[in-house]
Amino acid sequence: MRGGRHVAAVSGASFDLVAGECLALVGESGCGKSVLASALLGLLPGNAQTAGTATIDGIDLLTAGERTLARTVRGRRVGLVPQSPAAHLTPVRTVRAQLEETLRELTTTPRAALRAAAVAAAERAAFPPALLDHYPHELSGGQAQRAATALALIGDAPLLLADEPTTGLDRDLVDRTVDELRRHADDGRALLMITHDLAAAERIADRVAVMYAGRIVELSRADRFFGDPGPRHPYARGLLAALPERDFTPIPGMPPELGALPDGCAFAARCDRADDTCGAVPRFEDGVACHHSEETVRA
Ligand SMILES: Nc1ncnc2c1ncn2[C@@H]1O[C@H](COP(=O)(O)OP(=O)(O)OP(=O)(O)O)[C@@H](O)[C@H]1O
Ligand code: NI
Repeated sequence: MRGGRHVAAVSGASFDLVAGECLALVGESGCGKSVLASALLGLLPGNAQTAGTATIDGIDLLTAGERTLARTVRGRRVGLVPQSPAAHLTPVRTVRAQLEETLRELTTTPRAALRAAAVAAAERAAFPPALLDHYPHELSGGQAQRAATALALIGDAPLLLADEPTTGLDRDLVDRTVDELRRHADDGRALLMITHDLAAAERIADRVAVMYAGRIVELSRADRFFGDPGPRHPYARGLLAALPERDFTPIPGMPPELGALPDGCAFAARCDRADDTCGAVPRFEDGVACHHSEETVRA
């Protein structure tokens, strides 16, 4: 940033994803979810610095050159449902033109079959066929979202990053979209789904990663996270307790500025379990980064 300032947008994220699996990445606005997704696609701003590794098919996504990323990664190995479809769709071309172009680039669909394939691709994401000849600015937010999802599904990439793919959709459309994304995983591909919608996460995910202030602080099996014994990190417990259908009790306070993270545990200031030990950053161990996490239930 200007003045030599740094923002630690993502400072600790370690996870794997296997074919056929869906990992839901959740956490408060601004915690670093989209930056993580952008890093995996080589789409960070030019002044961003990365460290570590992120491997798919032997390619390190964090160090791969632009040519490799453009020719073999984006759309082909790693698909993206962008968080802001309005900013990603080409404004001067209709949805149909963009679907057909993507089909031409990423599939072997014969020319004569492109039109029908574009309609089928739209239907897969519940995009209304009647709107295919609309330009992006002629779509509602939820319609643009579905157009972006349709485009992202075309390449059948082994890893799909879906960044808030259900924003602006009504519940039945949320469920349809989530089920379509789940099918993508069930076909033997991996899905990283970023979402604020914990109900959608519960519906789709095999595992849940919880991010707070740029770090993954918990990584759990979804059935244990949403069911018994529940989350283990106090922040994750707070996220669930905030749901209207649970306690409807928000977590007090606000997340810290990522440009000025406190020493020690970033959640301590909001945590009712915090004590002196929280002055040291908790290591991520056994699926959780907390000095006072809930015990794992032993078999
Ligand atoms: N280009 C940028 N320059 C500087 N800081 C940035 C930039 N992009 C993102 N950030 C900062 O990085 C942090 C993480 O942003 P990110 O978009 O990943 O959040 P998010 O978890 O996806 O939030 P949301 O749920 O609102 O989409 C934010 O604090 C943001 O201010
Ligand atoms: Ni985001």
